[in-house]
Amino acid sequence: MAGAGAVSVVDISVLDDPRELAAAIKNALSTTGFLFVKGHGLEQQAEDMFRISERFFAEETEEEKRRCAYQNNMGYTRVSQETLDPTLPAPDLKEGFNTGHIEPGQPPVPCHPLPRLLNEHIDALLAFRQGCFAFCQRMLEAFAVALDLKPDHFTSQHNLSVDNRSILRFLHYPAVPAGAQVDPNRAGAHTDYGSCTALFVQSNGGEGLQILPPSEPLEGGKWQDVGSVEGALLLNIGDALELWSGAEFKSTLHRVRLPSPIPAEGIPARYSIAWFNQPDGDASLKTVVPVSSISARDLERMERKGVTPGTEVTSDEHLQARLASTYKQRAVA
Ligand SMILES: O=C(O)CCC(=O)C(=O)O
Ligand SMILES: [Fe+2]
Repeated sequence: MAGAGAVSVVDISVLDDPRELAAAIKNALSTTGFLFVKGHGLEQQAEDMFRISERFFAEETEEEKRRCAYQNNMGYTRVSQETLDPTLPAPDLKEGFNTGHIEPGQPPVPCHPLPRLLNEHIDALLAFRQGCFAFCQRMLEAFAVALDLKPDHFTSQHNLSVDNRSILRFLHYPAVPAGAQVDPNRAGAHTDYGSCTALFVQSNGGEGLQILPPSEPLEGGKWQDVGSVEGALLLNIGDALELWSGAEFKSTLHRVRLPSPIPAEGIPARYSIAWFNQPDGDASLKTVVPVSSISARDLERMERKGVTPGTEVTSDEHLQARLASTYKQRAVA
């Protein structure tokens, strides 16, 4: 496994055996929780998704965006509508669209039909959702092997049915003109909630994503640039899997920043596409290792997120707890 800055790189096209894959990724999952994955097989589909996303944000009508406005973690969010880190002075400089479940013959979620410029590509969206899900299943199998669990320990609790809350999210961070006086916050510091996230970023305009490795202190710790790796997607562990694995795998804080000051030529728009992989709502996230084996530092990190390892908790309950703890931080801010 080669290294590229703060985040390791693995080529999975040569790792068919889950045991080999597990061995190749284990260290990255338990240190940064982030990993660049090459050879994932979704390259062409991701390119097509970026074309769909760019056209949607450039040309979709206000009426269509309003009809599918954000609700229940799905639909369209306007620029500056979201504040991932409520302690910051400025909201996130981004707009997004989250699609939920898509199935032939069923009304798509969150709105029926999807906004016109997305609905035109509904078959491609469905195929991409299925491709991202299949990719995550392959990784989840390796995660289980890395933890000495039965290979299907995690995969058997992920099903891409109408009740599953996995989200495909298109994001657009608008370009910043030369000389603009803007807050550097494009997306505030947060961890992801689900089991894992597959993030696609374009090589042009892709800079700006940073992580705060768990080894760094929360206050005054050194944020590290993730950078980009041609053709690779970025895989990261979410809170559900951190809890499930007893923090053996880390769900790491990340954010998207603008350089400060803005360079003379300005900053191009950034587009990213995230697949937030969620376990089934009734899946038990009971920690698979003895709680006594979790370090005090990891226990504290998890408690800050409002979760207690070792308890019987379902994926849906965990999601509610995470949303509630975000709400608490917001109320304090
Ligand atoms: O756009 C990015 O690069 C990161 C987005 C992200 O972390 C998120 O939406 O959870
Ligand atoms: Fe994220």
